Formats: sequence, structure tokens, C-alpha cells
Amino acid sequence: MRNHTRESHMAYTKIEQYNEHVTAELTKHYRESLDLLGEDSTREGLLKTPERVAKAMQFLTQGYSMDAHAILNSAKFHEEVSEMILVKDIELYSMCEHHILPFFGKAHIAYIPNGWITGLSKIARVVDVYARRLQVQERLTTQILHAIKDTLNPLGVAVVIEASHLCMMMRGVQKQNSVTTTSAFWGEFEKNETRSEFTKLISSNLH
Ligand SMILES: Nc1nc2c(ncn2[C@@H]2O[C@H](COP(=O)(O)OP(=O)(O)OP(=O)(O)O)[C@@H](O)[C@H]2O)c(=O)[nH]1
Ligand SMILES: [Zn+2]
Repeated sequence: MRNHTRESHMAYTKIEQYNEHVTAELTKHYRESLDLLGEDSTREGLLKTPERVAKAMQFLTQGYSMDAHAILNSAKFHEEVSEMILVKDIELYSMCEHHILPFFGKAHIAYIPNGWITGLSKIARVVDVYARRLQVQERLTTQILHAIKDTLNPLGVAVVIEASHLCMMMRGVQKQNSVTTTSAFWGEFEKNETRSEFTKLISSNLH
């Protein structure tokens, strides 16, 4: 099954790869959790659930073993471009570190190159690197900014994330329609003019 392409891809994506020891331990804990919650972990429908959850949680936290800098560097090209590059509406799924419940939404990411560009898909991959961890939306936003800033040495970086938090929808304050927007701006984007061009572009419906 393993070929060269898959190996090099797996260097940072870890697709379908679960740690046996972690899976076994988590499975045990999730089985106990089900019983503590009043379920019967031995009933047919739940027999494989603890193991499924153990794998799902490893998938959803695989960002810990991914390296954003390696991803951005893996398709870094020398190019004299001086205009803003914007990738918008990148869907993201993460989990809040307070309740381990999902938050999800969109990221809009722009940078102004300074001799180096990266593959567009790598920008979207960096979102997953930091989203697939236990997070707060604010830290997710700044970690993405710093990875791009440190790797590409650009003139400016902007990151805006709009997300809905299930911990505010399904429980707690139970607000179904609230959307949280976080942003981080660095370099040229600290100037009003550049920032407002970015804001105009992310709110436009032009594709
Ligand atoms: N700043 C920030 N807060 C978050 C994020 N995700 C969840 N939270 C908040 O984390 C806070 C934790 O507050 P606590 O009072 O300790 O927890 P709680 O009793 O479960 O709070 P409620 O959700 O208000 O019921 C809540 O206000 C959540 O809304 C996030 O990404 N960023
Ligand atoms: Zn939460």
C-alpha cells in the first residue's frame, strides 16, 4: 500500500495513521465514560464506539504532529510579486479547549510577498495544522499569522477567522446565531489603507 508519494505526503498529514497504544488506552477511557454517563457500553450499537471515538479524537488532534513551517517551505517559490495574495473562505473545524466541543467557520488569509510565495493549498493546510488541536479561536488566528510571517518573510500578513462555537450553541449560554470574529494583522496590514483593501476583498462576493 505504501508508495513514495504516500510516504512523503504522510510526512506532515498523517492520514489514517493511529497510534495503537493511544487507541487502546483511549478506547478504555471512552468505554468507562459511556458507562459513567448512564449508557450500557456492552449494547450492540455501542460496542465499537469507544474505539471509533478514540480514532476520531486522534484525527481531530493530528495537528500536534504536523509542522506548519515544513508545509509552507515544501512549496516555496522565488517570485517578484508585490500585490496582496488572498485566500478566503477556507473552511475550518476545530475544538475549543474549554469544553472539547467543535467550533467551525471560515478563515481568510492574505499576505504581501517579499520575494517568496508559497503554494496556495499550503495556506489552507496551515489552517488545519493549527485547527486540529484543542484551541481558542484567538490563538488559532495568531498561530496561522506567525507561521506565514516566519516562513515567507513577507511584507505583511492578515488573518481573519469567523466561527460558531457549539459550546455556546448546544449548551451554556445557548446562542444559536452568534458568530465570533477574530483577526490578526502584521506589517503592511497594520496600515489602514492595506487593511481596508483586505476587508473590502473578504466581504465582496466576487469569485
Ligand atoms: N476567548 C475564547 N473563549 C472561548 C473560546 N471557546 C470557548 N470559549 C469560552 O470559554 C469560557 C469558559 O468559561 P467558564 O465560565 O470557565 O466555563 P463555563 O462555565 O462552561 O461557561 P459557559 O460556557 O458560559 O457556561 C466560556 O465563556 C466559553 O464561551 C474561544 O475560542 N475563545
Ligand atoms: Zn467551549
